Amino acid sequence: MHLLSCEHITMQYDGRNVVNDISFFVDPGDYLCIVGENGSGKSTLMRGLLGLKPLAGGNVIFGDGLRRQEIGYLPQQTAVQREFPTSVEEVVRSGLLNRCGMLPFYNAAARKRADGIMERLELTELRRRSFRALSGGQQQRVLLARALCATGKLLLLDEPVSALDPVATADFYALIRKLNREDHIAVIMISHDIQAAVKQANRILHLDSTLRFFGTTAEYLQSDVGHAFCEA
Ligand SMILES: Nc1ncnc2c1ncn2[C@@H]1O[C@H](COP(=O)(O)OP(=O)(O)OP(=O)(O)O)[C@@H](O)[C@H]1O
Repeated sequence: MHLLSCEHITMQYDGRNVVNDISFFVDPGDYLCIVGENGSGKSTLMRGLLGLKPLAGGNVIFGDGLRRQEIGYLPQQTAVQREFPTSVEEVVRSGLLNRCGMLPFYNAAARKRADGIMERLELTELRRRSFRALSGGQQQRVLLARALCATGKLLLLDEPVSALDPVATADFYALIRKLNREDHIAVIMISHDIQAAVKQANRILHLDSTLRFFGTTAEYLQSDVGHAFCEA
């Protein structure tokens, strides 16, 4: 069974279809990049998968024991988020909230989980530092740790490297690949960097409000749409 299947998803703003009849799936261990021009519906589709925006049609089906609240999500960063006046540790632990329900504190097991994730992402030494004093690359690593608190199965990343310099970008991609290959966490990443997408991902979804392509990266590189987009 697929980890996630989307069947004929349609989504609208003001009665206008901005995501139109999209079907695809993600298997355990997959690394799927969603590509397409500006305004092609990538972020809207991701919000639909997360249940943050209702679907106008179609279904999202979870398999392999995955529940929607166990998806780790790293949204596009905003200037306001970069100014969080709190410690690294608190930002990471805030990712535990879905697991702890409405409890106003984190239990010992949850705190241990967050500590393990900070260690894995080499954030332990930074844990008492102020989030807003970190570099852009460090901040993204903290927000990734926060997203990982929710999941051991599926990460959704919306343009995670858009504000990073080339070195921080390469480090971030290496970290995602490690989590995907070593920890077997499936990844869905929206990317504007098509060259990186075809290097990192094993599947590609190309949107233009409708589905232009869904398949393996090798098939995409052989396809007309893949050829045209990679050479543009
Ligand atoms: N809150 C909103 N209200 C109305 N229209 C919206 C809203 N958000 C997005 N749209 C429209 O929906 C369409 C898809 O937008 P979306 O942000 O999903 O595209 P995208 O592929 O993620 O774009 P980008 O690559 O620029 O981030 C666009 O035409 C956009 O203008």
